[in-house]
Amino acid sequence: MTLDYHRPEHPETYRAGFACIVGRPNAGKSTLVNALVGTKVAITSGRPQTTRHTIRGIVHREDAQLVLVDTPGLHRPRTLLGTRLNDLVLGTLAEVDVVGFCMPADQKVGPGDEFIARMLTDVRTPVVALATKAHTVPQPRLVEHLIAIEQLGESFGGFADIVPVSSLEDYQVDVVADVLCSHLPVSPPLYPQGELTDEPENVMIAELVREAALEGVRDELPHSLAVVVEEIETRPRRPNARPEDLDLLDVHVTVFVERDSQKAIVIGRKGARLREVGTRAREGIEALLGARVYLDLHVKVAKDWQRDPKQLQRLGF
Ligand SMILES: Nc1nc2c(ncn2[C@@H]2O[C@H](COP(=O)(O)OP(=O)(O)OP(=O)(O)O)[C@@H](O)[C@H]2O)c(=O)[nH]1
Repeated sequence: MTLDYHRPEHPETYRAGFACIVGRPNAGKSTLVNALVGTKVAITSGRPQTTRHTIRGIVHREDAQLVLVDTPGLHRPRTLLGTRLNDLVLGTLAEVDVVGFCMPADQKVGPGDEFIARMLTDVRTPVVALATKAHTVPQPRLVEHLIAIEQLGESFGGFADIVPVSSLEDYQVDVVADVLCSHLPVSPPLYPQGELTDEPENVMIAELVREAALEGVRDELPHSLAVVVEEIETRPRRPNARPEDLDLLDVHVTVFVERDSQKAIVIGRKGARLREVGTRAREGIEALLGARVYLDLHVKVAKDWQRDPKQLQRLGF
């Protein structure tokens, strides 16, 4: 982290700090982070709990720098993995300057939201309620939703603000940024300009592979998949390579599943599915690294990894 106290171009009122975006699974958190940052840093999907890692995106403005921490879907702990995720989330919530709490307009405010609201009262960070996916419902339903959010806030000490937003339809994303920034402390920028994420490349690569591997089979393996990037090697350049030729990288990745049956699903008939997964993930990885990539994918069974602390540690949780 760069602390830069001496740059005169930042006004004295410049604010900088951290915001955490929370909400139950599928609430639109990753999509909002992407819209705020303006580039694809977090991985989105139509299915719950694909964001396992805390991913930061940084919003650079004339008057403020907002460092966004995207959290995994908050949920009641069911497995050891769930417990760890919630610990991670609570620790993060206590450290940030403001929390954005997403409640999607296409779903009723319910027990899942109450659970999160209760957790938030423990950490004393200002909470901005965000009525996400606002443009996916008719106006009367949105109004009903905003009232339900207000009532939820009243029973848990009140929200600092309530903002309707539609990330994909680009409605009020800038207002969300304004409101979140208004809760940041006066501070010089925390990161150099232009930096979008400090997520290590291998975590982003793992997420790209995970997203590709889950494509179309999320019902069969929603939580049973973990991805580890084992090694990234640069192949020596050929002597006759032109300067504009891209480097070629060997990226070795292991996909862990819990059972043999799941391994068969990921690999597919005669390896056909795994080849598709590889092709899809490789395109994203090449775009991310700006190099040509040879992706070496392996699938291994790590039995009951969600419940085994040693396996969890090995898989980076
Ligand atoms: N039309 C519309 N769809 C949205 C909007 N925001 C999110 N979605 C969709 O809702 C689904 C879930 O969005 P995500 O951003 O992945 O949700 P999340 O809260 O990060 O989900 P988890 O990673 O499971 O916690 C995706 O299919 C998004 O495309 C929005 O503003 N408008």
